[in-house]
Amino acid sequence: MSLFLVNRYLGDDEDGVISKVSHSQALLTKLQQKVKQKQRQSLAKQREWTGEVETEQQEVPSETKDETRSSEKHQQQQQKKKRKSTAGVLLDADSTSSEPSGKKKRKGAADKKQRSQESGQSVAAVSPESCRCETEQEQEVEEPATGFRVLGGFESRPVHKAKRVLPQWLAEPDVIHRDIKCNLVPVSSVSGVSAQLLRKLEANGIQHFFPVQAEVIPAILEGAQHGLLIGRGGYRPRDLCVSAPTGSGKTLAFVIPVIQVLMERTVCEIRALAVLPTKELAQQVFKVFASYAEGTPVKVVMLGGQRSFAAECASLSEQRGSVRCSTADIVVVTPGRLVDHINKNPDFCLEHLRFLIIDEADRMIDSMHQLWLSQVLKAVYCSAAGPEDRTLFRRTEPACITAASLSPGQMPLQKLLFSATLTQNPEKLQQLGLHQPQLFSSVHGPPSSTTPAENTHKHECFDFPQGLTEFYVPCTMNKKPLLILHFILYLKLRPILCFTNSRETAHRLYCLVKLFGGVQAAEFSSRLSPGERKKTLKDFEKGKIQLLISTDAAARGIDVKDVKCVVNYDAPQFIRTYIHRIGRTARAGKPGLAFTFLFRVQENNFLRMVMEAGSPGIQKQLVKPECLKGMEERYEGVLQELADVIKDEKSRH
Ligand SMILES: Nc1ncnc2c1ncn2[C@@H]1O[C@H](COP(=O)(O)OP(=O)(O)OP(=O)(O)O)[C@@H](O)[C@H]1O
Repeated sequence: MSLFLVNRYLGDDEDGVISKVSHSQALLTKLQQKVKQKQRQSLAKQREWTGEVETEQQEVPSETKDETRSSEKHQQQQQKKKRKSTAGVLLDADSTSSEPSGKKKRKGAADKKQRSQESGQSVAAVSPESCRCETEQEQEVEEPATGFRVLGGFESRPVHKAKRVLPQWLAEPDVIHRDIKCNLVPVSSVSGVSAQLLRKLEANGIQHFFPVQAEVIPAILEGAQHGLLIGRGGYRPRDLCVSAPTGSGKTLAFVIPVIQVLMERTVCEIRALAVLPTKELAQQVFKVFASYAEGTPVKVVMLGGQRSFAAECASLSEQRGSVRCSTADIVVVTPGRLVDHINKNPDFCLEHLRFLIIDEADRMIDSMHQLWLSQVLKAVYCSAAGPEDRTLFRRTEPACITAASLSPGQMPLQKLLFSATLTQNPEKLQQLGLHQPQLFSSVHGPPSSTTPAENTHKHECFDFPQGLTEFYVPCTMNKKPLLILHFILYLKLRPILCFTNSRETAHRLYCLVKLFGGVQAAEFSSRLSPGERKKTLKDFEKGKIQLLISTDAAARGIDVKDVKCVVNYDAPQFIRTYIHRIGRTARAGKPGLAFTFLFRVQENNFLRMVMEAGSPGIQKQLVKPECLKGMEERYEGVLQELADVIKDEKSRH
């Protein structure tokens, strides 16, 4: 349907009362008269010049006759057509026509051709009928002879939803088996791992590699099979992204091959950098690196801010004669401390960096606003624009391979990304500037899809640990603290790692449980100093603490063996938070339980979020009111005491 009509100015002599038909008729006749007059004038001039007056005089009448005849005929046709549908031109062209659009186009084109042939009468030849056959674009341009310009009126077509199409490397990953126990690979069957490391693995009780390790270790070793320099033909190793469930052994998947590659120590420089979001995680990864590097020439240093900046600088290099040498091959660091060293420590050199390991990569991408990555890359490639005397060892960022780019020996920088909830958002991953990335993933898409390529649904899907059983517990605000006491005192689910959404809630709950008694509890949040946090985690690991009440500070990456049960005292807001929290149990293929306390109003949204993320299923766990009855009296008393304790604390601060 046309939405607007624009009335055109037809001349001073036009009268508003004249109908649309007579308007166009009058205009047509006037134009035809003008055309004839012009033709006559030009013929007369020709005769004057050539003197062929006689011949022309005979020809002119016949031509004029034809012209007049054709003009009359045309006028009749025009009038007929316009009488038929003066208003028709104002209707939607497509709503009146039942012809398929292809046919319409052809017809429209034919009309157009015909009109161009009839150049003399081209103005009059534009009929409403021909207008109807135009395509959308033509309709916008054409003006029917009615004097009205038709706006809009284009064909309405169903608009198809844009489908999310992932790049091939994301859509078709190298699949990692989900079931750890059924897919163990003997450590000796993975080629490229030295006897020294194999002995260390055995000493640490590891006889088999987990699926993620069996896939990723050979891939990293293969990328370094030409030594530390770029291989023949300009071959640069691909950057690797690894998405595998919590507790599936991702740490060893990078620790073993990185130590293996750097073992043949040829330079005293930092050649691997492992970046982790928190001090606790950096400490944990440092421990694993240090334990496997012990006895090899590879030195590992941790920069997490536990020591003073000067002490950290001193641990990175030493004076040998007149030369200052790096004492670190592998540096494990948090982003903040890394930027400090790049900017403030002149001996912190990354020009020889071979591996950049980004653990908890999705979290690290989110912290990219700190610009730590661009600072690292600048420090790595600064020699590319450096002085001429560095031509023997020149580094260039990945680009087109040319003869010139291949001539000097180069050490590539390979990025290794690890996460249990690696984003599949190409825009986010793009920020990392990955070079021909390769994805290893255990995510098997939503239930409806059969191949990873079909995994183009709008919700991101993650993999859950095989041994995990998920429950939700309907509850009310008043009963929540009683429930956690019931879990630990009567169900004997110990040790429990309990998560709250704020450090205030964690503290109150900790105080309440402490006042109630009967259980060794501790809190873990930013209320504690780094030293206190470290001690608390150690005590929890040793079994001295049965209930650890924590904020999300302990949600990611923390590996405490034998946590039997995770309780979400406060339901997490985001699916990634949920996956990392519950991933503190059911690690390394072991069984584990996860309970989430939900208010009635939270149930639908939470359950939908969990199922859309690919959870194998979450069961309802009802706790009968009579189970809590025995604790209620004491609980009421404790609440009074808690109010006093909190009041006292507030007055002291
Ligand atoms: N091959 C193996 N055999 C036995 N135990 C292993 C093996 N590999 C790793 N583990 C153990 O499995 C546990 C989980 O490993 P790790 O911390 O590397 O998991 P992760 O995948 O990094 O988990 P998250 O995503 O939560 O950080 C650790 O206690 C580790 O010692």
